[in-house]
Amino acid sequence: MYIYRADEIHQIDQQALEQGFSLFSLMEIAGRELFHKMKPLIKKDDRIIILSGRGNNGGDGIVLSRYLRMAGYNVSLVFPLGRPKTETAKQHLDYYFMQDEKVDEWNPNQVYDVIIDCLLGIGTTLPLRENVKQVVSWSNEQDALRIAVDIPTGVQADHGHVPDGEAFLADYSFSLHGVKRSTFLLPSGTYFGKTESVSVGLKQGSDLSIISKESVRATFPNREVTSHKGTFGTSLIVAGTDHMPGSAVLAAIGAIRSGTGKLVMATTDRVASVIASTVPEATFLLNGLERICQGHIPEKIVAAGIGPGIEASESVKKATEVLMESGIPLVVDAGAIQKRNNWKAKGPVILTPHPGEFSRLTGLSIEEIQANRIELARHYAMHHHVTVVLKGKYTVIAFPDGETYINPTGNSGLAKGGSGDVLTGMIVSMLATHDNYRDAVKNAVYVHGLCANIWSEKYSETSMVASDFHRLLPLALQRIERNK
Ligand SMILES: NC(=O)C1=CN([C@@H]2O[C@H](COP(=O)(O)OP(=O)(O)OC[C@H]3O[C@@H](n4cnc5c(N)ncnc54)[C@H](OP(=O)(O)O)[C@@H]3O)[C@@H](O)[C@H]2O)[C@H](O)CC1
Ligand SMILES: [K+]
Repeated sequence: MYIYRADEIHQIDQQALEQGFSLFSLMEIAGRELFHKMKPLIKKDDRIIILSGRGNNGGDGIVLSRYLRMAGYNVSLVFPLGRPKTETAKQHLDYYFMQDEKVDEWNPNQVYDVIIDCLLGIGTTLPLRENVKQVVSWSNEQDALRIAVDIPTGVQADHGHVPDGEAFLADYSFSLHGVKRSTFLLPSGTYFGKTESVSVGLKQGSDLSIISKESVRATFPNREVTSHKGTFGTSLIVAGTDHMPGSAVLAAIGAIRSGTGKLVMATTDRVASVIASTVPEATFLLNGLERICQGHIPEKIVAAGIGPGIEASESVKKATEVLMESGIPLVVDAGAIQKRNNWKAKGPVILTPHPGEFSRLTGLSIEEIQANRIELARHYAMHHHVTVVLKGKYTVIAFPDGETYINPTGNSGLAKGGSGDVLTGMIVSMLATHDNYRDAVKNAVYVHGLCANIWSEKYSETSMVASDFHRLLPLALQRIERNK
């Protein structure tokens, strides 16, 4: 599924117009499709109000109102900001009247069961003007089902800012042609409710898309009957200090359960004995950090990771450089994510910051990052020729050429110390087993979130801990591989 910017929608509309479509017909299709999408959510005797603005978002509301009224729904179409001012919306209002349909006066004292927001769409500039704010806050105070058309009024298509938190708080949003970036940004994303896209019959395609289960299945490596431990490569993870052994254990769990043939943990003596009791399959490079700084990389390593459970230091920086120089695909996490002018490497480098770490890398505030995380991750990836996995709700994966994905899986069960360590292990392991590093990164992130979704089918998200991945990964991977 593709994700769009406002200018892409305008371009797509423009192309359609050049091919003989009219805006009138696009709005007609939009209104009719919205009607079909909304039918399962509303009942004939619900008191429904459509709040129509003066632009084409309001025009969609006029068409939707016609379809609902023709089908016998109890609908009031109102224009609390004044009558339409775009040509297409005016034409649709004329046609609406020709069908003997009526509009109502805006009366905030009236009570409704369903409020449909067609006030502003992708033509919004923020902040909202006072007259819109009043209607939005009235809507949010009502005990009604709230449905937004295209985007909730008060958010923009491309950015996550919501000045003063004043936006229509939708239970459902139906986005025309495709979902917009702000659905996945913060705080805007919290206003959309359940979001679905509504096709208006135009061609799909964008440089930003959502990872699909089908794509993960299609790119997941087959395990042939003739395969042996060498087939799936040896992974190396530099992790853990005596006072943070747990992170190294969790990275080892993530790696060993995700397919790698062999796993070498570069760590301290003490951490090695802790890992060995939970992941007996692991082998060790003792005094790992120092030995890698000295250029000692064990043989046959096909994928590496550095960072879980270690703090930023000169030797971590040095070890990261040695690994980057080796040409082995490298995941750089936690303590190894340090600000540097270049990430020049001979192989792919994958950075896995959470917003706090990305803030330290870029010097931007966490708020700024959350409101624009897609473009910021993409910009960093392109500028530094690295892959950025910006973690959080809707993890963003940006590749060095600008190709960018949003991960749809996961829930608050992942918002726990240690789940990032597991992810690092998983990415390393999948790098070892996949031919294409991009597929490895996308698949690891998707499966990591899927584990949390599987957990929440039976248990509370509150109770999930990172060590649960030990038993969740087999279930998640079975769902991916089952149809192979
Ligand atoms: N292919 C498609 O997806 C189609 C989508 N359609 C719908 O069209 C809208 C976009 O329509 P547009 O007319 O460009 O814009 P809007 O309806 O969002 O808004 C324009 C009006 O909003 C006023 N405005 C903007 N910002 C503010 C603000 N902060 N406070 C108050 N009012 C604001 C603006 O007024 P100005 O006086 O500032 O110009 C406009 O009146 C899209 O979202 C879809 O719903 C089409 O139906 C067809 C194809
Ligand atoms: K809207």
